[in-house]
Amino acid sequence: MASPTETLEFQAETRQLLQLVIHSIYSNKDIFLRELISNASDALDKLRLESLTDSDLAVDTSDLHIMLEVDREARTLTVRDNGIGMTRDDVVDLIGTIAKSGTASLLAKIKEAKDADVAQSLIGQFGVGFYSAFMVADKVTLRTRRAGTDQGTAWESDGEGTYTIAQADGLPVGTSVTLHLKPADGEDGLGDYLATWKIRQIVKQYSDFIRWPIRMATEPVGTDAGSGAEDGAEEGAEGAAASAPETLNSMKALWARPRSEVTQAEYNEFYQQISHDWQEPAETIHMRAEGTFEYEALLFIPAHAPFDLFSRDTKRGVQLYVKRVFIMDDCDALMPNYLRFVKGVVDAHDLSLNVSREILQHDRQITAVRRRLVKKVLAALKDLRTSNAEAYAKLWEQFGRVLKEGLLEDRDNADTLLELVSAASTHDAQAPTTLREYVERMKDGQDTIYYLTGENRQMVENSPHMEAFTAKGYEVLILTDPVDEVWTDQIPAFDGHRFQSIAKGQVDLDDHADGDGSDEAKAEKAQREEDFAALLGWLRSTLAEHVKEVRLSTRLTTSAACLVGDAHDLTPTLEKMYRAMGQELPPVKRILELNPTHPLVTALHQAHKAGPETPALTDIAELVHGSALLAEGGDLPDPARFTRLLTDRLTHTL
Ligand SMILES: Nc1ncnc2c1ncn2[C@@H]1O[C@H](COP(=O)(O)OP(=O)(O)OP(=O)(O)O)[C@@H](O)[C@H]1O
Repeated sequence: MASPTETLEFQAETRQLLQLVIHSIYSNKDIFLRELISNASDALDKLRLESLTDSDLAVDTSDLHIMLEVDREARTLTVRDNGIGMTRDDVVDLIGTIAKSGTASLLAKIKEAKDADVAQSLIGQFGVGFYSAFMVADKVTLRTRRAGTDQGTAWESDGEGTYTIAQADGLPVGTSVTLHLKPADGEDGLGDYLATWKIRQIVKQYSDFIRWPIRMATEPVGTDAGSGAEDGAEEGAEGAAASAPETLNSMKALWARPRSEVTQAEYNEFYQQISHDWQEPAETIHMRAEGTFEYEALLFIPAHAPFDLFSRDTKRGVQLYVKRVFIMDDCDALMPNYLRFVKGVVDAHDLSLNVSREILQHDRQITAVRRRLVKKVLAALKDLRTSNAEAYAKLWEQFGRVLKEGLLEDRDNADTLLELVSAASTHDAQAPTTLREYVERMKDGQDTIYYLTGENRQMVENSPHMEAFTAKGYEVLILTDPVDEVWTDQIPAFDGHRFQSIAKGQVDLDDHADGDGSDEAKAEKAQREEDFAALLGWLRSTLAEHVKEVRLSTRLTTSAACLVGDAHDLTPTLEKMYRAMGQELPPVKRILELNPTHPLVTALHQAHKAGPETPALTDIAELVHGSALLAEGGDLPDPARFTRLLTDRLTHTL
């Protein structure tokens, strides 16, 4: 005989939580279905486990599944599972109370939080689970029977202060949760949860990888007019004959399967589904971590960069799941910005379903996961470089620029990233080099890695700074990505070898063992300095507006002059970049270096000796400076003036 219906009060904290839920902490109400499906999935897991461990439990586990049922007339949506179920006491304990410690103080904090985002992230710390049903329903009925018992229980509440509980006969093992839906209200984020397309969409988005089938009796093909449509046109004709239930989720939690059981074709298909890429990934990384914080990760390195890789709001490609339940896209806590092109899934086992981005950012375990994932991705890239140089070169072409951002962002992995760097070099016009290869080719006595930055290869190769290096056979890296300007400025060395821009500081190739570093050469040099002292002094004052120093050069063989910076000066490109970003900078003056053996310089030297006051000399000084600027691809401060001076000079020579 059925016992009478009892009306019980919710525990005080539960009541408060329900109020918060009903008065909407979540702007996204769709997640209620995710929560209920997740509970159902847990219940199926539990039943299967129990049937395996308890041979006395007489239940049929041959068709464990979740069923979604819609009754349009009654405006109800039911989530039914044939899982473990609950006893009456379970229902009172689990549904009527919140057993989690610290609930009261957390609730107080949530109420104090003025900001909805803060409230949402706080509540994410324990999750609303079942109660989220009250976001979309004004009444919820739960019917359940625990496996191994005969007695069913019916529970019902409108989410206010009380609930009713009664014995219910004839229930199957498992649980059904029936939501008496509030009217759809787009403004309040309430979707039409009676519409097949809407349910299908939510399941696809949040629960596709639940490993139990999620079924729904959908209309026969052709009558589901609203299928997939955002505007949610109502489904087919009233009373259309229901077809066999359709399984809405793909159930392919590939990441949860052992690597040995998954084919590359399956990985590729999965990659394409999550990335919307039509090509195959370049690399697949599948890992599982056991121990205190368990998770599975399935990551992919795409073969091609997305078009928006450098746009300001490119999203990161890693999704977070908690026990097969989709939690969020673009999980920035799991992947650093410079690996934003990596796609995939991380399924963590011990997180709340309502974990927020904020919480993830500060979670020590998540930080540890991220560190490990980064190491895995970098290791995969390194392996590829050793195993397939050609494929690696292609990948570097796509993602090299972004990976180099890592040199600035992720100092912990700077050494590994430097190992990955691939750069054009004067050694081979066709093939890029690694830093390791560069170092192996260094001349005896050379301890620095020479490089030159610039806008493009041709400009860098033809720059006057290259002359002595080319003449003396020193290899120079040709760095033409904007980010190169920055990282070379901040990363001091690779494997103990300093990076040295050949456009900066004093370059004294003669000091190297194979150079001409004899005493004789030194004496000759000192003599030359003395000879030119007067000219250099005069040029310093004449060009004071443009340069901070004028000196003799050891880097030039064919050009008359070039401009260089001090070791810590900004390069002209970097200066331009900072200005473009709106930064105010004092003008960066550079150093003019003259080639003492060039006929123009020797002639100027003679002319200055003969008549230091000759007015034409000033024009020539300006032209020498302007030509040096042009030769490195720089911008003349006053092109019209330069052209006029040049035209005058040319006229005089004819
Ligand atoms: N469909 C169900 N079948 C069996 N037990 C259920 C079902 N739904 C809920 N329960 C029980 O009720 C408990 C409370 O559910 P609720 O969704 O509020 O929180 P949770 O699932 O434990 O936590 P969270 O949702 O944050 O992961 C569950 O732990 C489970 O024991």
